[in-house]
Amino acid sequence: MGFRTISTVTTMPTRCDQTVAWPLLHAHRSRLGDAFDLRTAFASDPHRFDALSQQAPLCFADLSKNLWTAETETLLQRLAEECGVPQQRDAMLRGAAINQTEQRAVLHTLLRRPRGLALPGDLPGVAADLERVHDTLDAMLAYAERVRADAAITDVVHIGIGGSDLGPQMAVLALEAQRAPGRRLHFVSNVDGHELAAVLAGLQAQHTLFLIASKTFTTVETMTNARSALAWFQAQGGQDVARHFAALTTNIEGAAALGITTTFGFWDWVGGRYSLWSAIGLPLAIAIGAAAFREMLAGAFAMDEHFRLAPLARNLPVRLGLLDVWYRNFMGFGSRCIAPYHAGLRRLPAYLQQLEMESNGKRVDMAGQPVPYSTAPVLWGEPGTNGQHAFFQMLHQGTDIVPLEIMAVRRATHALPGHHAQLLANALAQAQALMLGRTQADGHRHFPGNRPSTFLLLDALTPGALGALVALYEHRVFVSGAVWGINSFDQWGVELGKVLARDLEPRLASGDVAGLDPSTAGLLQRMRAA
Ligand SMILES: O=P(O)(O)OC[C@H]1O[C@H](O)[C@H](O)[C@@H](O)[C@@H]1O
Repeated sequence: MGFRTISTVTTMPTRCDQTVAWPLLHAHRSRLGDAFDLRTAFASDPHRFDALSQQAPLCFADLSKNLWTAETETLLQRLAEECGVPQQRDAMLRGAAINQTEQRAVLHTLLRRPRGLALPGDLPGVAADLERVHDTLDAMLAYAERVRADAAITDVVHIGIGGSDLGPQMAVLALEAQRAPGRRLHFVSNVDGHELAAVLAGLQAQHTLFLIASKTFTTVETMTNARSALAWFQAQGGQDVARHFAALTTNIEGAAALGITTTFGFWDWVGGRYSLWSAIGLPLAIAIGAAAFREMLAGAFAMDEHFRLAPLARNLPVRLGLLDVWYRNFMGFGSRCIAPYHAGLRRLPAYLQQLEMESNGKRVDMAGQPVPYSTAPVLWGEPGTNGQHAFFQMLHQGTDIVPLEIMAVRRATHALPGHHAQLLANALAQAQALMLGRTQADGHRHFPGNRPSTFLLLDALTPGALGALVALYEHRVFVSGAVWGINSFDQWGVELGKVLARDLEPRLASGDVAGLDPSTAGLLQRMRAA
């Protein structure tokens, strides 16, 4: 694995609450007050839909049913400029070490950049890294094609957690229509043995390929599952570990220590939650094939170029990221609901939860000082129409306003008559109902309306469109993180629980509760009693 020249961003951008735009946005919010009404806004401005919607690469977005105006956007763009969002973006894209707490560059965009393509401002080392990216990609895709051609491998078990699980799992489900029939793919992430045991129960060693996916190759859940899989394989009489196990990791030595010598590497400048495009995407490549995997990368690259080049006012990731800042810091909304109107996107909410909440769930700025404003909202959701029959009640009539985000796909890939029109009609109807509401004398039947939604529309759920959609979200999260002045690329908040679990595990065996708080001690004793 190559090491790259490290160079940090030298000028600290202005913190958002110290910009000129920040108090202007607060004043603007007070002027809009709670009187702003989407119905009136549309009635008084025939161009509202055109002004607040746009086509971006492979994705159309309607932002017009949100509680904002053209003036809000102008002020937010001023905020982005004062916070140096374009400069921060360019620093990321050229390979600067913007992940300052880990002294690392953030270059997942390199994973989808065409071979040999230099970008203006590339730092030394980026070109060489791009060559390594493509050498690894070629090797990984060639391997995927060999697996696809190998009739003896009927089952692929992908073992990984967090960023080493959510991306490939979400994408494999989303691109089901592109998947060659016949081979089963299983995803095991939880350390809970129920998960692995249930998968192993249906397998035969000689017909199974295990992919062990872990950036660090130290994550305890994945190591425990990998060891159990290896033990099961050997107990079943399996011998050829090199043929039946492959590791996807930056830690080739760690894989070798476990006896796994078939490896596909990536680099420390790929964050776990941004690693779908790397060797971590191998199960997807096995599912959809090399050409389709490259199409996904091309779709993401098209979005990268849009993010890099489009002016802020027509830059979709920027517009969405700024909308998120508006809702969080000026409207006070604490959560956002994700409703993909496509069954294939059923794991997208979980994927986006890690992307957004692990990236921007931060309480200190780059210098480690607490920030006096809110950062990441809570993301949650379920596919439509299912969510409609569960929690949409609260979106329509609850006391809190929760912006809804709908993704719909124009063309279906199945041939069942009637379904798709019903699905699309429901997506449209929910956004419409939230906005329009319905006046009824009976309070229980009254819908207040004026509730916000964003609508993303893909032409078809192709690998390219999925790549563009995911890259859109990555950059949107970057934009709000850049405005907030936080490090979107570390995740120290997951460490403490891991440390405490290491202390508690032997106590479960020994029963030693010395020094534990009374609640933990009480629970631990009950667990032992059971
Ligand atoms: O890929 P790994 O090194 O096994 O890490 C898996 C996951 O676990 C960590 O605790 C982080 O919270 C995630 O960002 C990461 O994706």
